[in-house]
Amino acid sequence: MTEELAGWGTRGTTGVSFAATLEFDAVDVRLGGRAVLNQFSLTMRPGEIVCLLGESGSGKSTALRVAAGIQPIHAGAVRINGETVSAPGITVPADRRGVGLMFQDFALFPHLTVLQNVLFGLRRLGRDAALGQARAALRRVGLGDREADYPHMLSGGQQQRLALARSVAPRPGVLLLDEPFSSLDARLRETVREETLAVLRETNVTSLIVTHDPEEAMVLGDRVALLRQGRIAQIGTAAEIYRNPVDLSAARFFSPLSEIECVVQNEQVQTPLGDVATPGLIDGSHVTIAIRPAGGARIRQSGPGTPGRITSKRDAIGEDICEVKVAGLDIPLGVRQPASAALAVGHDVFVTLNPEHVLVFPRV
Ligand SMILES: Nc1ncnc2c1ncn2[C@@H]1O[C@H](COP(=O)(O)OP(=O)(O)OP(=O)(O)O)[C@@H](O)[C@H]1O
Repeated sequence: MTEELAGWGTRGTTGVSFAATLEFDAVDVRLGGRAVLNQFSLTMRPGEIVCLLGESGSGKSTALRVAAGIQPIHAGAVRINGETVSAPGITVPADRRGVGLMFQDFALFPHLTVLQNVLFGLRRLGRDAALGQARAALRRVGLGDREADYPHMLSGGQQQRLALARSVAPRPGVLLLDEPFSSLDARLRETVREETLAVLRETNVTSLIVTHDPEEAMVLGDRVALLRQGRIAQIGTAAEIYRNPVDLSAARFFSPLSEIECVVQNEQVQTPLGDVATPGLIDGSHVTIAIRPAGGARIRQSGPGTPGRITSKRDAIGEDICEVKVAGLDIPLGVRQPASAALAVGHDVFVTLNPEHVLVFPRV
C-alpha cells in the first residue's frame, strides 16, 4: 500500500516503506572501562514517539548512537523491523538502517543552500523526484521561499525547521533526535516543539527523542523512558510516570518536592500538614511523604487548614510560586498555584494537602 500524506510524497521512496519497529534487546555498551548501557531494553511500536529522559551521563546519547549505527555494542541486539542491525561484532552502518538523525546543533552544511541541504539526504532518488520531495518538505516547515538561502541567513528556529525537513524528507522508518530544541530560547522552543510534533505525527515516523527536560518529554512522548545508569528505571505515559513515579529519585526528576520523613501508624502518617493515608504499609515503616509544588498543597487566606506564613513569593506568568513556613517543617513548603494578588510575603495563610498529588515512598 502506498500513501500520500500532505504533499510529502510516496512512502518507500528511499527503501523504507513504513514506520519501523525499533527494539533494543538487553544492550550493553562499555566505554572507558565502565558500563554506559547496562542491559538496556526498549521496544518501540511503529509511529510511536518515545522520549529518553535522564540525568547527564545516564546514557541517553549513547542509546541514540547505538540506534544510529555509530556506536557498536558489546552484548545484546538492536533490531529494526525485526532485522538485527547491531549485535556484538555486527554494526550495520547508518545509511543502511533507514534511520534519520537530528542533532542539537542541527549539523547543517554551511556551504550548501537550504534546498541543497535537504537534497543531500535524497541522493538515491532521481533528480526530479528528489527535488519534488525536498520542496514539499521545505514547504511543510514554512521554508518554501528560502530554498536559495544559506543556513547562516536563517534564524535559530528556521535552522531547526530546516534540520527537521532534511531529516524527514527521505521518509526514514525511524528518526533519532538528540536534544533537538536545546539551542533555542525558551520562547521559541515551545512553538518549534509543537510544529515538530505535528510533522512527526504527520509523517508517522517512529521517533526516539533524547532530552533532559521533563516537561519536554511529557509534552512530546507517547511514552517517556527514564534512564538511570544505562538502563530504564521506569517507562510509561507521561501521566503514568508523573502520577506513579517508581521511587523518590524518579519523582524528584519531574519537579522539586517538599519531603517529610514519617513513621506509619494504622495505615497513615501524621505530618505537620495533616494526616496522609499509607494504605498497605505496616506499622513502624519509615516513609517519605513528597509534596509537589504544583497541586500538592493549596494555600488560602482563611481556614480550614494548617496555619503558615508566606516567606517568599515569585510571579510566574499567571502563577504564584510561594514558600510557606509551617510549624514543624524544617524547610518551607513550596507551593505553586494560580496567581492571587491577595497573597503576599508575610501574610498568614492556611495550607491544605491534595492527597492526589502527595506521594508516599517507603524509605530504603
Ligand atoms: N568515548 C567514551 N569514552 C569513555 N566514556 C564515555 C565515552 N562516551 C561517553 N562516555 C561516558 O558515558 C556516559 C554516558 O554518556 P552519554 O553521552 O550517553 O550520556 P547522556 O545521558 O547523553 O548525557 P548528557 O545529557 O550529558 O548528554 C558518560 O558518563 C560519559 O562520560
